[in-house]
Amino acid sequence: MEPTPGGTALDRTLAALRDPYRFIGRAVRRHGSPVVATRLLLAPAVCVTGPAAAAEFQDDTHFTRHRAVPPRVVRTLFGKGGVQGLDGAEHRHRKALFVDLMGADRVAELAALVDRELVRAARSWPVGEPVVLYDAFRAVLTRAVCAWAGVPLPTVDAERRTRELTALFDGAGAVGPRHWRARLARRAADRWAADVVRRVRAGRITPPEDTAAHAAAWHRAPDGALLPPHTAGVELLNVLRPTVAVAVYLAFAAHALHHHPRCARAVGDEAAADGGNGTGGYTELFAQEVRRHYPFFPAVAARARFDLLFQGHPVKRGRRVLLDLYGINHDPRRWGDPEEFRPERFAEAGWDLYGFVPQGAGDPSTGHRCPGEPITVALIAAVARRLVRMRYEVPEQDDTVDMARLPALPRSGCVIRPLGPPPE
Ligand code: HEM
Repeated sequence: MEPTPGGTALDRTLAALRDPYRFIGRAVRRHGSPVVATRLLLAPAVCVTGPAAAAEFQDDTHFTRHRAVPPRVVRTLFGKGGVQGLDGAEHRHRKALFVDLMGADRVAELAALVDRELVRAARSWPVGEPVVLYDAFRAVLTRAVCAWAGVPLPTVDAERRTRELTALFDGAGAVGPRHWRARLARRAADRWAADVVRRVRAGRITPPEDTAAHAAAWHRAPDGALLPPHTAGVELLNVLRPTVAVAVYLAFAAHALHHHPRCARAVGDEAAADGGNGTGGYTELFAQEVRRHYPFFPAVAARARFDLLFQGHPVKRGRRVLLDLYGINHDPRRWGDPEEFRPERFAEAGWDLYGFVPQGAGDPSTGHRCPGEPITVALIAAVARRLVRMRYEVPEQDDTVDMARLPALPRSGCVIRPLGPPPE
């Protein structure tokens, strides 16, 4: 047994807040070990990186998700009682609710809805006036995902719901007013979603069977009982919120198309060849590279169930362990020239469940990996195909990526100036 390198005397929370995406990578390099002890939020923690660590981290006989993330994340991003905090058989049973929503036809329907909403929004943009794409994408995604999920969204409520769903992911990792807005948004969103669940159960709204509103409202726990309305609402929000969060990747996709004209030409050639409606091909490689290259979630957390050895290093019972998602996607041993944006790398090497982890590691149907990857890839690809067919110019702006922000974003939000209406 090797002692775990690192130290637990000094709290490193400020260093982690200053550089949340590279904090673990730095610690690991400093100590020359993929497992490093540290201290965060005044408590000892262990940071781990690499595909082997990702595989070990998924073992739910060794690690629990119960109380794994700080309460401030539960009170904003996750909500109380959701799938993220469950373990074992109970987790797999609840997880099926999400995995069952991701059929290829349904994912394609959502991508088509997003494309339609984007075209509709773009028709209202005055020619020559600046448009912040990140803001436009959030509104488009809110309208599209509510329609897709069977959640009524009266036009008068669209702006408020966009703001609330955004605040849940945008303010979870923030400090100060942005975080407090997220807490208020969680309360409002929980009330809204629980009300949708009650209305579905009372027959006042009748979403089709293959929608998230139907699935959440009628999901039964292993004992056969319906979920309490609040919990079912949290799970409904577990579909709405992260779909709106795809706006972050869409802003990064616009950023990549602007900074890599070669990629924009390849996406454009493919869209011209198939009328913009195809799937797979180069644009999908582009979407995967957006998810690998750009930051979103720095890490995921679990707690050790008992005193154990992790990669040969001792980890105490109850200790919080953080798996370095960003670092694994940028590991030079796995990804040559990791800082280069190069979609072709996915055609050369493919990807695996533990070496490519933008949305968690492992198998999504048995572990905690995100069930929404098919949606995320499809939406990035659909919007990239639409953007390359739109006529706009990109004005002077600071679109450098703010790596101290959670989630990271281009500082300008990606501003364009439309030069004419979008093509059909
Ligand atoms: C912006 C794109 C997205 C990112 C970056 C993202 C990232 C993540 C990450 C890092 C996790 C945690 C994995 C873990 O704990 O090991 C996760 C879990 C989850 N995601 Fe996503 N996600 C995205 C989109 C989506 C979408 C579109 C949906 C659904 C429509 C979704 C639904 C969920 C759910 C329900 C979980 C909890 C899974 C569980 O605990 O078993 N996500 N996501």
